[in-house]
Amino acid sequence: MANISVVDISKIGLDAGDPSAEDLLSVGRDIVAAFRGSGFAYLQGHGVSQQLQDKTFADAKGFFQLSEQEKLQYERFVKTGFNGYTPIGGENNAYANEDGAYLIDYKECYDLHVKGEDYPSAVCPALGPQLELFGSHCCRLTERLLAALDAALGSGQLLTSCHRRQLQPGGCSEMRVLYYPPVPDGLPEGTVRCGEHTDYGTFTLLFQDDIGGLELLTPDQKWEPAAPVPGTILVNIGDMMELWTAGQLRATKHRVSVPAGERRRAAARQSVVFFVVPDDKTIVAPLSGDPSYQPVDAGAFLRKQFAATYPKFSEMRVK
Ligand SMILES: O=C(O)CCC(=O)C(=O)O
Ligand SMILES: [Fe+2]
Repeated sequence: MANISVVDISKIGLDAGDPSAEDLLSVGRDIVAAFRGSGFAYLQGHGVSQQLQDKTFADAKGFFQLSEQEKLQYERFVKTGFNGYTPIGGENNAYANEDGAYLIDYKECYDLHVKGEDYPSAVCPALGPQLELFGSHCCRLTERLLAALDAALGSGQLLTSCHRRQLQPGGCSEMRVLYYPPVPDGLPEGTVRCGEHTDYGTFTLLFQDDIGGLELLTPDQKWEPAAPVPGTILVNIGDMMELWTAGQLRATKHRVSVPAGERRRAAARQSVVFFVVPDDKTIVAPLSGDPSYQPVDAGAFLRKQFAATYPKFSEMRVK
């Protein structure tokens, strides 16, 4: 089991009133301390209700259990724009096995990036509105987490202000529901559910079911499980936060492997991910002013990563 700290954020969680500056600072310091260890933290006392999570998982499952033909009517970057369905093999974190064979991620997902567009209303009316609702809770929590990080990192309101458009009331940074189908025999050696990668944005909120398989790469290059801890959200640093902190907080590599054992391979896995990404055109550079890092345009970086992992992104027909 990876060494990931549990941080109690109830003083700034959604069940707390408006957090005081003192609470933001103390919780922010705890989160930063946890991030320094592993780049990950389990957040307890977040206030995103279990009922809301369960309904979101159930609605997502309802969508993924539709026929491939129904889901492909909403294929992301092909039939739709930034919102939509990605089938198995549609997004891959480029990696190869020992024979040099290129492997695909054995996963499906549905993304909601732009509110109100291209929802799969004809085949799964519940999904779009439910993701909007879930996203709005994640946005409110994210606002508090950004304020806490601003306080702990001494960055004034810089982080908060770089996410303003993403976090407008009811807005969605990038909600993604993932479905990892049962793993059949006969896939190429080394196939995993989600290949190793870092996340591209500021940080990521991850809700996972109890199947397991998520692993992170430790500083001594070992893969260790980031097992689900009931009642918590797992949060991890993305590439933009690593740059803002000049590498003091690391975007840790992670992947979703196929758990050993027949029963686990036969079980589908679900997760819900909320990628917090800076507003488009944000120029990210170390808060400390460290000149040894090149500033990066966060939106351009995101598109570059999409182009590298999504074969269909570069030929996007729907703009
Ligand atoms: O499904 C998971 O547990 C992790 C997924 C992930 O890392 C991602 O979508 O970036
Ligand atoms: Fe990830």
